[in-house]
Amino acid sequence: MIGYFSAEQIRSAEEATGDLLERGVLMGRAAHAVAEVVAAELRSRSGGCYGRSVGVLTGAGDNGGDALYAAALLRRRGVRVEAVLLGGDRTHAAGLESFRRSGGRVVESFSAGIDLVIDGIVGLSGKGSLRPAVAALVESLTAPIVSVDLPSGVDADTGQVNVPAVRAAVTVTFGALRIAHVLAAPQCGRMVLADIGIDAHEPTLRQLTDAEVAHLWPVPGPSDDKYSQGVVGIVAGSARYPGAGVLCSGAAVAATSGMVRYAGTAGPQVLSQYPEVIATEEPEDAGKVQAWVIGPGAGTEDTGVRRLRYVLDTDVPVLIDADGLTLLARHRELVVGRSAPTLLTPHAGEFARITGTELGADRVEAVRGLAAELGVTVLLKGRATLIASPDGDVLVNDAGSSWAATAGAGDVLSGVAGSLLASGIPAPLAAAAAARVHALAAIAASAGSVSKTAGGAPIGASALVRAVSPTLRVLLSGKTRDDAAPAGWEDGRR
Ligand SMILES: NC(=O)C1=CN([C@@H]2O[C@H](COP(=O)(O)OP(=O)(O)OC[C@H]3O[C@@H](n4cnc5c(N)ncnc54)[C@H](O)[C@@H]3O)[C@@H](O)[C@H]2O)[C@@H](O)CC1
Ligand SMILES: Nc1ncnc2c1ncn2[C@@H]1O[C@H](COP(=O)(O)OP(=O)(O)O)[C@@H](O)[C@H]1O
Ligand SMILES: [K+]
Repeated sequence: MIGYFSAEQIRSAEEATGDLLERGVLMGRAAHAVAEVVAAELRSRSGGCYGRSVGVLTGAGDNGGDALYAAALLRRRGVRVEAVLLGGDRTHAAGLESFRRSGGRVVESFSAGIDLVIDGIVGLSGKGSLRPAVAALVESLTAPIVSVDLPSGVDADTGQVNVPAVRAAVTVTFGALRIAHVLAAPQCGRMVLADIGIDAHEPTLRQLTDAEVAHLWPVPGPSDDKYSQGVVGIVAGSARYPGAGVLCSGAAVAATSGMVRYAGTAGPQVLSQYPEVIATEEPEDAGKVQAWVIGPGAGTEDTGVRRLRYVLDTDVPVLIDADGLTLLARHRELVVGRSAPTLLTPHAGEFARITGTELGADRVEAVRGLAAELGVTVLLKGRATLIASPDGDVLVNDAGSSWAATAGAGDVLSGVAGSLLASGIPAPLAAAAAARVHALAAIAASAGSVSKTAGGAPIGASALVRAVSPTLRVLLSGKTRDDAAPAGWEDGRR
């Protein structure tokens, strides 16, 4: 698991070191880490440190202190350093003294030809938009930026990116990752986590590693057959939107072995692409399943409500997406009190439809609130997907690219997650593992190869379905018996 912590949790962990915090030892370690990263960036971008010039932006707090001490260390390596003190007289006094003693210059604005900028404007205590004068300066920067702790202008706890905010090439943080590092990952650039000797426990958000996803992904054993691995039923697609049924069923076929049943009016289209699917028109006639997916392109008329009521009356896990969520917004009572797991997979618009209010800046609190209120697992889609359990636990996945922002990609996610639910994986883990594989498949489909991690071209959702199997082949090739299972998963399996 990768953990992400709130500002308060980080501050408590720093305070727990007592003496180290008070004596400035932590700040010294932080500054050292920043200097190392900046030196490495200078070497890789311009071939060395001597004679290169670095500009430092400091605010009124310790974030600026880190930056000034780091600049003093760089000065000793022959780097020319100059600082713009945006915090005025509230600039970190000891950091400034060290900077001046090393030969650093305080300036009104940076000289031309700066090689790199260190952003020490605000860190953990940054609130709201950057002050106008600071904002104008940030907007004018053209050199690559190394942010100290967080890109200034990004909220540590919600990941909200105030405009303008610093867009860092690299962010160096200390001791443990902050929530913003995953929720605003594109703003942070490459992340460096430096050890400064603090310990944070019980993260607010957790992300599964690829090894953990591989470990929990179901693969058939010697005594398995098509039924024993779980059969997923898909209620998706309609005469108007047959494609949603095709994409969702195709993703379910690719994600696990076993069997996929389809119920709806797009049966012929589904079968023409996936003859292994067993199709009927009504879920009542589909036969036994171990989980249902209902909603993608399924329509919002009365038959839809009847079908939703039918699947929610069963005692198997149910994933509700798209049109199913629109219906649920009118009939919230349908999910309350279910004993089997229910997983909702809204995008921001569907989320607002269910809750009756627009999603605000704090997506974590919002998703946690809805999960607790309805007693269900909620997966909120986006570049960073959040998954909240009714007990308040929240998992996250940063997609690592935005290639999945394409029509029909959500239908693919539902199919993958539904097949994992059918195999008996608890809803939060099924959702998180599906989100991870969906994101990796989008990168692979866009790059045209699972072995490439950069570059790429736009994709459609069909390409995403085709990439599921090659992505799993690579992911599962690293699967070993020794991979650590995510906490609670072994016990949670039905
Ligand atoms: N406490 C510790 O032990 C350590 C703290 N460290 C550094 O200390 C930082 C936190 O320092 P502080 O708590 O002093 O706070 P910051 O340096 O994050 O912010 C300081 C001040 O910036 C101003 N500010 C807030 N929002 C602003 C905005 N939108 N525009 C302009 N100015 C704004 C406020 O006056 C605020 O008090 C961390 O991010 C990290 O870089 C590191 O030195 C590691 C050790
Ligand atoms: N900017 C983004 N970056 C990465 N993934 C994204 C982004 N926007 C959306 N996605 C993902 O793409 C999928 C889109 O789903 P959805 O909005 O339901 O689309 P549709 O209804 O067309 O299938 C989700 O899995 C979501 O997490
Ligand atoms: K910063």
